[in-house]
Amino acid sequence: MSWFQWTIISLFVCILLLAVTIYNSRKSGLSHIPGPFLARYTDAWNLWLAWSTLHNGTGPSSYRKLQAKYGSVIRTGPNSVTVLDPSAVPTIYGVRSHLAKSPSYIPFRQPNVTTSLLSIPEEHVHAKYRKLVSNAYSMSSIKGYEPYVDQTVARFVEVCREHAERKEPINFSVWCHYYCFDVISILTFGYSLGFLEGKDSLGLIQRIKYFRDYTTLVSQMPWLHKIFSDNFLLRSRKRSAFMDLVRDRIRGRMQEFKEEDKERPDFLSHLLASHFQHPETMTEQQVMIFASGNFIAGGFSPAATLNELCYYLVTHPNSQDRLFAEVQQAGSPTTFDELKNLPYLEGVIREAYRLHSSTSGTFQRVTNPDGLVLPNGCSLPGSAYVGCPSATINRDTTIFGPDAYEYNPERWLQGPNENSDEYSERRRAMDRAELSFGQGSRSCIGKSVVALEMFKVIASLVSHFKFELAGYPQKSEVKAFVHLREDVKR
Ligand code: HEM
Repeated sequence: MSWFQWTIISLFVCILLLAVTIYNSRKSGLSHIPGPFLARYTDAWNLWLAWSTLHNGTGPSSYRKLQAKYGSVIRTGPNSVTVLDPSAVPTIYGVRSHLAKSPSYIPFRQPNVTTSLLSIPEEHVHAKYRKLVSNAYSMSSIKGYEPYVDQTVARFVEVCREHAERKEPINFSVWCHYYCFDVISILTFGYSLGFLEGKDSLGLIQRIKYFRDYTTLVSQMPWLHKIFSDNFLLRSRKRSAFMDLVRDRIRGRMQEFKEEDKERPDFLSHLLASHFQHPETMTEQQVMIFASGNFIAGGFSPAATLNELCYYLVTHPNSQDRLFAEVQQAGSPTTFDELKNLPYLEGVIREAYRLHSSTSGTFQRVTNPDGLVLPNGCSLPGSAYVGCPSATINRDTTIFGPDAYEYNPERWLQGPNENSDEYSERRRAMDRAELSFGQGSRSCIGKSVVALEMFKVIASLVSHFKFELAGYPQKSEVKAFVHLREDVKR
């Protein structure tokens, strides 16, 4: 072909692409929503925002700049709307909204899998699967998990004691990950994978961090998942050592499973009980999806949150002291039921949930065919993608106060000039808006598990030790000297 013919073909392709882009932008019926010019035509704009948030943590500040320019309802993609108004949280995520999840969840799926709890789009299909596993996350099951968590906390305390004796700073960022991954391995499979022995022999933490970065980016353009992961060529790759371990563990436990084991407190025993009751829905493959999903979801987010919580404690010695005093005054309680009632401890943990950055997604949903009217009166057509960026909502000053960007556990307590009605009203507003665990029927099913592991470990660490910052404080690399509390008192 001559260069002239090539030029004509290239021009034709460019015009066609332009026409499709303009058509898609108009078809969505979102022209009345203000937003950046490029975002009207391409999701690449959102991809750029996700990339800069991942690398510089700029999500909330970027959204605030957009809000100042365009208001609280912003068009951030050809078919996407981002809402920065906390009063829209119940409208979008409330149990009565019944909005399906958008394709942005597709990259969270393993190739060929459509039934992982987090990414099932339709509400009714999700409800069916969630019911099958909800027993494993119920409060009575949580009680059964407590001895496993105690055992893991004791080992973490031992690690801190060794550091104190050697006068060597502890790298919390590493050991918090080891603690949380040991908790989730023992809760899921009934045995620890030995993280608190100081190693991650399967390289799981690094792999899961990679997976977090991958999903953060690819969920902005979910069709990329077909190119990078879920395609014929890549599907035939050898299964990972972790998936082999999960499969072997499940097969071994299936063979030895007996009715009387039903009460044995780990996730796998609950999943297997469900498998034997509903073999047609809870297949062996499904058990594997839930067990591995539980490990991935239940390891990384708590670890990142605990890491950040340690950062706040290490950089706020007064907060450490106040926590120590509260635990001491309460007679150094050890059970979860007792610890849950310590208000300052709860405040410290709620601040870490609110400010942590492990899940800073937009939790996108799809509007129903008859559309959606937002609290500010803005009307969205059917099939539009809509969501609230959790990290930005969690720092909203109208809900969380003028210091919403700061660590302040007192915000969760009754203020000195506040009566109990005012306090309840303020707490309710924070609870309704906070998006750390999502909201409504798709909210985090493992929330009570996280509470169990956080309350226990923080109460134990502050009762035994005082932590002093070593070096320059960074959230991703928290290093601290450990002093035994008896030494501190002397
Ligand atoms: C601090 C720790 C954690 C945070 C911040 C967190 C956050 C979240 C969020 C934001 C969602 C999804 C909300 C949405 O898509 O709208 C979610 C879902 C989920 N989380 Fe967590 N999570 C944490 C710990 C855990 C743990 C420990 C487990 C397991 C033991 C777990 C298991 C799950 C599962 C299975 C789902 C999917 C639930 C469903 O769609 O029904 N998470 N989590």
